[in-house]
Amino acid sequence: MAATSRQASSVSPDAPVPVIVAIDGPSGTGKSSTSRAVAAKLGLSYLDTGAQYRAITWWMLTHGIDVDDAAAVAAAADRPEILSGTDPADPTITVDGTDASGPIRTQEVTAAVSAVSAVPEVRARITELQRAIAAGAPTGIVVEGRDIGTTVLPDADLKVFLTASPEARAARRGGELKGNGEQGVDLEATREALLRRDAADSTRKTSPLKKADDAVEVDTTELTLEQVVECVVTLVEEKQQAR
Ligand SMILES: Nc1ncnc2c1ncn2[C@@H]1O[C@H](COP(=O)(O)OP(=O)(O)O)[C@@H](O)[C@H]1O
Ligand SMILES: Nc1ccn([C@H]2C[C@H](O)[C@@H](COP(=O)(O)OP(=O)(O)O)O2)c(=O)n1
Repeated sequence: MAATSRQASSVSPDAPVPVIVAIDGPSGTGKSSTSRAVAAKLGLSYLDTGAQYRAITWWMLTHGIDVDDAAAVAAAADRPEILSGTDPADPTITVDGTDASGPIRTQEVTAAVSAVSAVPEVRARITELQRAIAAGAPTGIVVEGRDIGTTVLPDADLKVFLTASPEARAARRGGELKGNGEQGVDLEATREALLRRDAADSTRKTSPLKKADDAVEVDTTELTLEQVVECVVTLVEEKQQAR
């Protein structure tokens, strides 16, 4: 079965056709919070693809692989078993059976993830997982990341590209780090790290961060999270009504 096929064999003929929503954009634009809330409101599954790239990066780091050695990363890309739970109320991620939700958010992983996710063998492996998860979502799914609308699910029913000013994004990330108990969070350093990662993600050869031509761009700088969620829910409902 094609990975992006809309037909799940166990679905009855009267069941609604699953809806596929792709949400892309740079760091701190609100992809995760928006996608989770939209999925929860509409009864859809939810997939955080950044968590999968973080998970494979964490595995590389804990297995002594030099993340700057693309050949070594490529050779190991098939080894970790990465499982994503897609309930928006409780998204989970395990690596070789171990809960990785905490370790994948460390600064060490954040600093290494762009290098690992630029390796084509890593992207091929993770993209295959993502397509299988999307094809198996019974009512549909909201998938968020960097290349979902362009590469992973080019036939998505709705593509949204979120943006926000670097200042707003740094303030949001800084607030999050403080909320996690980090001491002495420096907003300027947070902003610079975020822009560095955006630049790496946007300029890599394989499947860079990029707005799909048919994506709806939403600038969230001046919007509350609730407003962004409402906007995306309306866009999904419009697509569903038009089918
Ligand atoms: N529109 C918004 N206004 C203010 N804060 C927001 C908004 N959207 C998201 N946030 C907050 O910003 C932080 C980063 O959001 P997140 O969804 O993780 O972004 P991304 O997945 O794009 O990196 C979170 O603390 C979230 O609650
Ligand atoms: N579809 C995706 C999702 C994430 N990535 C890579 C590039 C990103 O810098 C990292 C981490 O993504 P994540 O969404 O967790 O990042 P932030 O929440 O924005 O900090 O993974 C990717 O290459 N492709």
